[in-house]
Amino acid sequence: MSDTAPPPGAVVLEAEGLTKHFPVRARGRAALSRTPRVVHAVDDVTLTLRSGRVTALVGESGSGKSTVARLLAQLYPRTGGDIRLAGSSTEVKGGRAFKAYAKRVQMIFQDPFASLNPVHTVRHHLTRALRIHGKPADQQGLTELLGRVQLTPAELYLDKYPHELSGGQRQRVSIARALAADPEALLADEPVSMLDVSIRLGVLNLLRDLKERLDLAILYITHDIASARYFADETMVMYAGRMVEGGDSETVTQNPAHPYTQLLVDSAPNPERLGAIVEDDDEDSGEPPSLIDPPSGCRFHPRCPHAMAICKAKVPERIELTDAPGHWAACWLYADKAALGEGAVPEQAGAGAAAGNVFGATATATAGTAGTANGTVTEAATEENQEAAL
Ligand SMILES: Nc1ncnc2c1ncn2[C@@H]1O[C@H](COP(=O)(O)OP(=O)(O)OP(=O)(O)O)[C@@H](O)[C@H]1O
Repeated sequence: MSDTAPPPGAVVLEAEGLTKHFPVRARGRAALSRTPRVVHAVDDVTLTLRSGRVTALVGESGSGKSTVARLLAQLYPRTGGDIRLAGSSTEVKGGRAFKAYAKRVQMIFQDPFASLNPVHTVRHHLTRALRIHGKPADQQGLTELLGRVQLTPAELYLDKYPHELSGGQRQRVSIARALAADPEALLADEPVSMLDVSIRLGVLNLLRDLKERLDLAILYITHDIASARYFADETMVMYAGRMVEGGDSETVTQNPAHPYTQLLVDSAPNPERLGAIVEDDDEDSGEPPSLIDPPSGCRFHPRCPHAMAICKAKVPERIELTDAPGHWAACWLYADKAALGEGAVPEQAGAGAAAGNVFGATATATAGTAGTANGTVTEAATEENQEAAL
């Protein structure tokens, strides 16, 4: 742990109102339109990463999870909102400022094979990372780094090339390289989804151990809500670029409030089968919406069995639920029904209409794979930017 590491539970990294719209280069008829089209990849996302805690960001493919991680890593410029590192607003665009930021906020990618250079040994990768971050890159430093990710004895691994390692060992080397910076936050974008089912648990356990020993703040991005229950202290759920629910992992996974979270939980594997991560939740018939022209109001309303008139008309605010401290849902079902008036009329049969709010739950209002049809993405993914700082 670095000398300046924040105490356990301290806020390390915060996003407020984080928004990212990717421009779309129009083709055909769409090119004649004067209104520039954008992919609404992330809209009004607020989240907090704390020292010594894992926060899971869960959602199906295309919901914006990776974009959130890349924004937090400052690999993309943001369209709006704020990112605060230890309380200070930060916006870095490369160079020294990016290096200084990357030292404190490191990212681990899904595919360890792609993120390690095949022509270099483990020794080369780790030596370079230690040097960049001003650490002694001697045998002791290398041995200690590999020890942190349980690759021992170090001599067995140091002179190996990535292709000579198993997927799990490669991901451990990527984690070791990230740790060379002594970061305060680790952004792990689906760190186990490309690994063999049998070794996923080992890598998650390693990350949990690191969180505890090094007081790291970890963002854990996953499709698999069952693994979030097992591994994360807090779970946030994203749908079509917006956060829809958050709270402690046990509550969100065992007592999901938002109809989308309920759908995810219903289609998740049995926790006993942890590791068999759901790559696709295609059991429900609905499709995620286009993020070029997302649905009005609540983006989930076209798939929601409880949709009411207001759901189409107005973006739901975060509503604090009283079943557990910190549990909230952005869903009109939990708003005070009297305040909603006509808007609280269910659009489809099956919506509960209990007194109080539609679910009859006690809540207090407080206080936000896209189609790229007709368009081409114009902003390239920049894993290499982070690589450059390693
Ligand atoms: N560089 C880019 N340019 C344009 N659109 C992009 C870009 N990167 C992502 N998108 C779009 O933004 C939306 C969110 O993508 P993102 O990769 O963040 O989702 P995700 O939840 O991480 O999905 P997955 O789990 O498949 O990685 C998608 O519609 C995607 O097509």
